[in-house]
Amino acid sequence: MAQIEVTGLTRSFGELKAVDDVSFTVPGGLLTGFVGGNGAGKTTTMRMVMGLLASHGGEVRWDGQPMTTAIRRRIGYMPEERGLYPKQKVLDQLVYLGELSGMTAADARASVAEHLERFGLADRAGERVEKLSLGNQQRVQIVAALMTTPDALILDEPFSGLDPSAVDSMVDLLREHASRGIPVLFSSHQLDLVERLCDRLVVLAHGRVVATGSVSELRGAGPELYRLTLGGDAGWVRDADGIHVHDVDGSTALVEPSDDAARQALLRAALDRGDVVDFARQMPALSEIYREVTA
Ligand SMILES: Nc1ncnc2c1ncn2[C@@H]1O[C@H](COP(=O)(O)OP(=O)(O)OP(=O)(O)O)[C@@H](O)[C@H]1O
Repeated sequence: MAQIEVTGLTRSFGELKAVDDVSFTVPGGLLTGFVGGNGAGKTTTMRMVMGLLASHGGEVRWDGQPMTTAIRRRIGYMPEERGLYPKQKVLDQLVYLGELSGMTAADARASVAEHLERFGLADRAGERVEKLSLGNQQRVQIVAALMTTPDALILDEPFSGLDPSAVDSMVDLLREHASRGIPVLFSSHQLDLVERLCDRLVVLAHGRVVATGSVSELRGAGPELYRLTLGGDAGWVRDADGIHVHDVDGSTALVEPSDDAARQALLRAALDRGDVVDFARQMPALSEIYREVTA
């Protein structure tokens, strides 16, 4: 399966290093989420991957070979600045964009019709783009990126401005494309969506990659925390051997055992004392990890 490899990509604007030695891979067949706060460098990185902005260092490779214009033409790209012609009709515009990407008019029409249907826009095909709501214009832009059955997808904030049902259609579409084996990279601020949707994450902060991995890898990378809930007061756990206590609140304690033996001993001690309501591994939410790595 083809993949996109970004190695040491760097770009400055004056004194500002907007993208600083950024390396990551977008493997085929998986959805890779590109996450980071405002100004982290996501758009700048995506623009360099697409060859729309010159880099000041590093390289972009496709399947081990330097990325070429011909390959880039086969990538479905959705820019942050939405580039539709407001006066043109939705169908005409999409067919035109499809033809620009090398589709025949007939293929473009068929693909556009199918995609508009899926986004619930079939009845708007004859309207001028400017007459559509911003969310619907966004959907049209997404169709433009997807309609050519691209070899890869690079989407800058594809979910922004979409209502929940459009988000679901979009998620299904992205999954379908990834299951064809193509690399899919999308940026998003919406961590709940990213957590639900992506197979892999690349987290950017201040122009640098601060974390990469699957959601479960990232969630499991921190200390092993357990939540112990008892029938009575949990204050005694503070004196347990090999247990670092993060928090005690009435009958509940959040603890970090030093090893398996300490964890087992804690549970035995709790059972000896009486009622154990619950004892379970506590995984941090993606939002907590995100706050930590981007702080
Ligand atoms: N053409 C430019 N000229 C000067 N500075 C720029 C330019 N493009 C981006 N920057 C700066 O580079 C930094 C990274 O911007 P970029 O748009 O890549 O971030 P982002 O992660 O996409 O942010 P957002 O989520 O807000 O879109 C920001 O500080 C931005 O102001």
